[in-house]
Amino acid sequence: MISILGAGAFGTALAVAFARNGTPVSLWARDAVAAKTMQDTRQNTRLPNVNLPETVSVTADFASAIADVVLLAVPMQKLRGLLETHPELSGHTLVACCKGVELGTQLGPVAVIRDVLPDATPGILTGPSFASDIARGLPTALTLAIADDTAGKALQKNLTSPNIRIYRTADTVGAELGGALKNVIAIACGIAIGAGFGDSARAALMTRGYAEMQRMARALGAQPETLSGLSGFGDLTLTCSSEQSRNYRFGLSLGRGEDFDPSVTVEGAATARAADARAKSMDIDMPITAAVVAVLDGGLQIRDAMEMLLARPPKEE
Ligand SMILES: NC(=O)C1=CN([C@@H]2O[C@H](COP(=O)(O)OP(=O)(O)OC[C@H]3O[C@@H](n4cnc5c(N)ncnc54)[C@H](O)[C@@H]3O)[C@@H](O)[C@H]2O)C=CC1
Ligand SMILES: O=C(CO)COP(=O)(O)O
Repeated sequence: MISILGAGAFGTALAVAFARNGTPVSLWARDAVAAKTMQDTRQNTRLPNVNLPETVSVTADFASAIADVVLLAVPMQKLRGLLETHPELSGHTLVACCKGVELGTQLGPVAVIRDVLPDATPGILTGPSFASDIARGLPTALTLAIADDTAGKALQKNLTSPNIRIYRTADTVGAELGGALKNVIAIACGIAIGAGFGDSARAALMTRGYAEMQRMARALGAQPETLSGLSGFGDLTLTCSSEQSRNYRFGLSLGRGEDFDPSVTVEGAATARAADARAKSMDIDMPITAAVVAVLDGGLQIRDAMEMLLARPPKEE
């Protein structure tokens, strides 16, 4: 059995995919009413038009939901709280499925797991994949990053299904950074398109955003090839170019001067602030991330942000 903690769009999509593969899945929702509704209706409003296979059991009873392998599908800023509330997760293989950098500590999900539960075996499942694509059984390739080789190989086999191909790496730092930082660049790209700057501007932001991601990854000891893989370049490409992405759509709304539903999970907003603070403390040049933070905090108009990026001193590429 696989347990998935967090019954949002992504946790539910993964549950559907693994159950289809023949693996029984226990999907834990913190809210008992929501869990019962999902269990009865076999649907989740966060993932419309998808039916839960019978082998997915939805529960709010934490103890009964826990298996040896636990996937953590809660938003990044909620991860520490979840782990601290459940020290019984210590000793398990804990695979983060969230993308982001924690405010305050500036740690990624694997580092947060290590920090709170040092006796767990931590990993991260990341890469280009929209929940609805996974749930519909469309072809997807993901990165599983886990330092423990034996656990990694077993898990890679366990989680692979006919439509989900999983690549493995031991570079957890690179994998968690790629997945986190691409959301910040996706917000920047959404802003650019929403403000009418055009596709060429978006391509420039994606490329120079990727350069920022690589700079931070290098400074934190990640392997460059991880950033050029699915968890970095792959997810950057997807998220910056599809309106299925909530981060990109949030940016679009900002660029158009429209409101955005605050209940929608937009990981890149908090991550931009955390990454910007880390970059400044380590003297890493990340001008697009800094511009996103300045726009989010209202200190910089979008047009001024673009002018500022264009007016930076000339450089070699
Ligand atoms: N939706 C997608 O296409 C993908 C999402 N992800 C990542 O998955 C993570 C979760 O995103 P989604 O499921 O899409 O968001 P969502 O907004 O659909 O669901 C989040 C779920 O987490 C639950 N939750 C919040 N705080 C909690 C807590 N303290 N304890 C237990 N449950 C809690 C909420 O009740 C909600 O069900 C994010 O980090 C996101 O970047 C990754 C790949 C694809
Ligand atoms: O991470 C994702 C795709 O890989 C989902 O992106 P959003 O959180 O922006 O919707």
